[in-house]
Amino acid sequence: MAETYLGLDFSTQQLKAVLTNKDLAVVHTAEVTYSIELPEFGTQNGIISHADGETVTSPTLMWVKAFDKLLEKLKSQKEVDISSIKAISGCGQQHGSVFWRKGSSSTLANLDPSKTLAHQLSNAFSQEQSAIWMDSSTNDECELLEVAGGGREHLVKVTGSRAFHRFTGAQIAKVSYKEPHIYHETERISLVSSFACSLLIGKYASIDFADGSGMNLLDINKRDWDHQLLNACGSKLEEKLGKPVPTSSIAGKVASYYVKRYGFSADCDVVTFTGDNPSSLAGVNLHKGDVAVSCGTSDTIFASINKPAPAMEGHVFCNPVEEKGYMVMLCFKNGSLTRDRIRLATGCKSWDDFNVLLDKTAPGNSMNIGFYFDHPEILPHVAAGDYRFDPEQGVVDTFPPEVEARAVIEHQCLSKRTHAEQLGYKVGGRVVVTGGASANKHILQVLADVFKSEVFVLDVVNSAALGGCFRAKHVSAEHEKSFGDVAASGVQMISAAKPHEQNFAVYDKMATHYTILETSLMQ
Ligand SMILES: Nc1ncnc2c1ncn2[C@@H]1O[C@H](COP(=O)(O)OP(=O)(O)O)[C@@H](O)[C@H]1O
Ligand SMILES: O=C(CO)[C@@H](O)[C@H](O)COP(=O)(O)O
Repeated sequence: MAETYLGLDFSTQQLKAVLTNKDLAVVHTAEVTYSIELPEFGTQNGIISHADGETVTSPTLMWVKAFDKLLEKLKSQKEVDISSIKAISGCGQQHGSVFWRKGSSSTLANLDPSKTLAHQLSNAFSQEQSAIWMDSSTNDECELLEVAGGGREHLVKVTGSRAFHRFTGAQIAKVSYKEPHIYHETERISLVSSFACSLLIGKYASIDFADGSGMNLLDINKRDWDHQLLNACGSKLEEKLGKPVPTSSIAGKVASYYVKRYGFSADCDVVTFTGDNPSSLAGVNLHKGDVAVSCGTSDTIFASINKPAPAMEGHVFCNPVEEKGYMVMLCFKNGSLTRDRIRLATGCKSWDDFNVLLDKTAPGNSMNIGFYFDHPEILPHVAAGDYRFDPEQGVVDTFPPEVEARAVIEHQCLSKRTHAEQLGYKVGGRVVVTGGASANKHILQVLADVFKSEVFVLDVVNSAALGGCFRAKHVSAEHEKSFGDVAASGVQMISAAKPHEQNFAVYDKMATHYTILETSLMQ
């Protein structure tokens, strides 16, 4: 009998699914794009940016409705045999929080297969809007966390990160102090990942160590909550969060709702969900020494490490596939949506048009440098806005379209390189690129030249959902093997761009200029 694995990714703009066969080769993909297929929620690209310029949310019920739609799509496909799915795992955008109203555990446990999830869960959330990773409204709460954590440096040592606006501890503290009635009406707080897993098992799923590391609440050395930090964020918070668990654990069997409504096997395992970046690390089967760059709504750069090396700017998370390992990551808020904006602003209807424009200028852009931030940036910590500098480093208001096109791509590549170098990274090793923009060879060539590295991509753009398939198989069927051995059969790495040596000196010089200008912007 056929055996398949399902991976899900509840990301910022879409809910995506990847189905593989037993050898982890992709047999089907599907997605639901929130702003297009669920316009009734009024989001732009899946998010709602509030008038204060800092608060960013997504409607929680939109994710539930997207899941209904995705399951209908899978059921309607002839090549998808839902009963053959042996195990499911997946991930969600990191840091976002879901507040479950008191009594919702019983709604989850008693789902009626004749009705949609959205219909039954319409009243299940004590907050209609989930704060997401793009939010930057928690300055006060970050200060509180750094005090409670014994100072910034100590917080970094314990949780792997200094206090960040988007991290869930600060977001929970904001609700508990500023909207205490909501906090008290809440029986459970999930991350987007554990919320998605809860939908599947019909009960509250635990937060895993890797995604839990993005909360400023987990002691990444002890792999347990830090009680002092929990107490600072809200009363009896541990009761609302539940105990964190290893990422490689089984959360339960799929709930009978899915067996009756969609034909899942009652024996289908659900493996604990994690954050989208940890899941991508699994999906590219990242080897030590390689770095991965994800170009999705956010851009991230991450690598697997053995021991945490605390740093003020980056994040250390528990590794999702190595019990004792860690991963290090940098996150840039203004990724694909900013690239999309500049593409449209330069008059390009498609990415092909944009690439033609990009090719009109030479690497180094004659030392014209731009910085483009639609939202307040995480790294560097700079306010929203576009900032342009001529070769003499004088401020200019505009660039011609062809200079602008290259400037946005070079800005984003230089930012990744210079910030990674500040954490000790040495350019020249293998770079694996994933996410929506990894389909663009012209962008990959700039990255290869800036990083002086050969750039590889997967044959599947959505490595985060694919990581769900790999982890599902590893944990449910082959846990006696190493994760790397199980995942190896599923990863087809393709060389997408080789660095051009003649551009190395140009980008070394540009990196120096870039850092000086960035420092001036931060001041
Ligand atoms: N050929 C391309 N060149 C550059 N960007 C692209 C291309 N194709 C898709 N994208 C970008 O991919 C983004 C979506 O990436 P994705 O990884 O799916 O995001 P997320 O997982 O955060 O929802 C879109 O905003 C779009 O701009
Ligand atoms: O905040 C972070 C990581 O710390 C983001 O990377 C989110 O996890 C969103 O991911 P995408 O939807 O952009 O993939």
